[in-house]
Amino acid sequence: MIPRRLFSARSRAALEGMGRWTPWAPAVPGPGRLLPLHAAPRLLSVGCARRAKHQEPPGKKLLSEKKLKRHFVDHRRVLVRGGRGGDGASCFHSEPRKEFGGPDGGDGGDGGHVVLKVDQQVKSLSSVLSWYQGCDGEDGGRKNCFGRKGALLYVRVPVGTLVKEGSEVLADLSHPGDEYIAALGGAGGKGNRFFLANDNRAPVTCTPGQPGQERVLLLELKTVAHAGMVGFPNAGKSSLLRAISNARPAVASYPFTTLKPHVGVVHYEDHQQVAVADIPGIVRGAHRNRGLGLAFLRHIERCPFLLFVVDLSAPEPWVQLDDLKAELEKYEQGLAQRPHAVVANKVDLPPARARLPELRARLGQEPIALSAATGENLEELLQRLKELHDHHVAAELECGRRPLRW
Ligand SMILES: Nc1nc2c(ncn2[C@@H]2O[C@H](COP(=O)(O)OP(=O)(O)OP(=O)(O)O)[C@@H](O)[C@H]2O)c(=O)[nH]1
Ligand SMILES: [Mg+2]
Repeated sequence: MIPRRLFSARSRAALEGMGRWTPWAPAVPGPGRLLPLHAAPRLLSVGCARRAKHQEPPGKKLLSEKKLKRHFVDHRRVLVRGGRGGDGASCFHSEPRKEFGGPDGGDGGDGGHVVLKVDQQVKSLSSVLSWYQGCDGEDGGRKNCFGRKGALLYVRVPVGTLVKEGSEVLADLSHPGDEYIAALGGAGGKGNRFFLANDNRAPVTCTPGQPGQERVLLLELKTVAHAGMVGFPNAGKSSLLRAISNARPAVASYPFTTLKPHVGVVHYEDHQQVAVADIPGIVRGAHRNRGLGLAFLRHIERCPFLLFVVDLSAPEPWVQLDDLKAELEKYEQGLAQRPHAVVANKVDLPPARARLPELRARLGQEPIALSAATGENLEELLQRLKELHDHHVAAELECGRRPLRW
């Protein structure tokens, strides 16, 4: 019996009803009776199974691109101040029958440093505050006790953070685990024990702790990936990234859907991983601040190779490519000359395929004609990506540098 006070009348009825529940047993046909095939019990409706297959896994609701942009910060001005050193103590040892035991003031502890540390879980500089104060060291004590040092204060930053002071680049934190001491803690003061000398047996001098270093730093995030995707708005860059990796940038039929860089990782059977960055679209005249300008091109500056994505359903796709290259050159000399592949997207649309021979002739190289929407010919792109990645790794090893690993 269910206690009356705990449940409302309605839920009691439901629970008591549960008491009469009997396990489901399939109807067993009697001897000589066969169940018709179409009457076999169906555990899950086909429609349900089909839907379940295409559903996103349950979890947190994805943020819209606009909201994501709000959380994405790629530069920050930050004031860092190291911890202050503890003061030295001035005191004298004294105990029964040893009245003048000499100076026994200990030194103060050093102030703690402020350290920038790369954390792969951090994706933008939005979590970095505008100022940081390191931990102070403890003052020295009696009986020659030294003060405790201030603890290190770690500031977590994303991979690819550039640390600048004015226009001078101080550090490039491009590998997970990289650290940079942004502000040194001040040295601890000396206690009067330190000043004990043959000609001065009872010094009273002690020094105060030093203030920590203070700096104004500029943090700049340059996304780190192997391949950077560049293309006009609506060329299908985000659709392509969704098709080849598990990144989920927003896709829509209006220009400038993507407002912040997304990085997707392509996994190969031999456990190689190639990171591909999708950035907002570029338009002709972006160097004159048209569209979203060229500022976000900093996110592909670090990419050793590029993917130019053109929309094959547009009237003259080869013009898109020339414009893209011109804009890249205006941003940084030689950027368009990096190893690259040309991807001709939307080959599934009727007029697109007819433009392919002309594009091929004008380019002087074979474009990868594919469709991000239908998945047609994606293997060729994956193959080409792998080739570009292998060349990059070989070149880096030859120069004695560590190739970028994702
Ligand atoms: N038919 C067809 N449509 C495509 C294909 N790839 C992308 N699209 C459509 O093109 C439109 C733009 O796609 P996006 O992936 O958002 O393009 P984008 O280059 O990322 O655009 P921005 O983020 O604005 O720079 C969407 O409506 C897509 O559905 C394709 O291969 N075939
Ligand atoms: Mg996009």
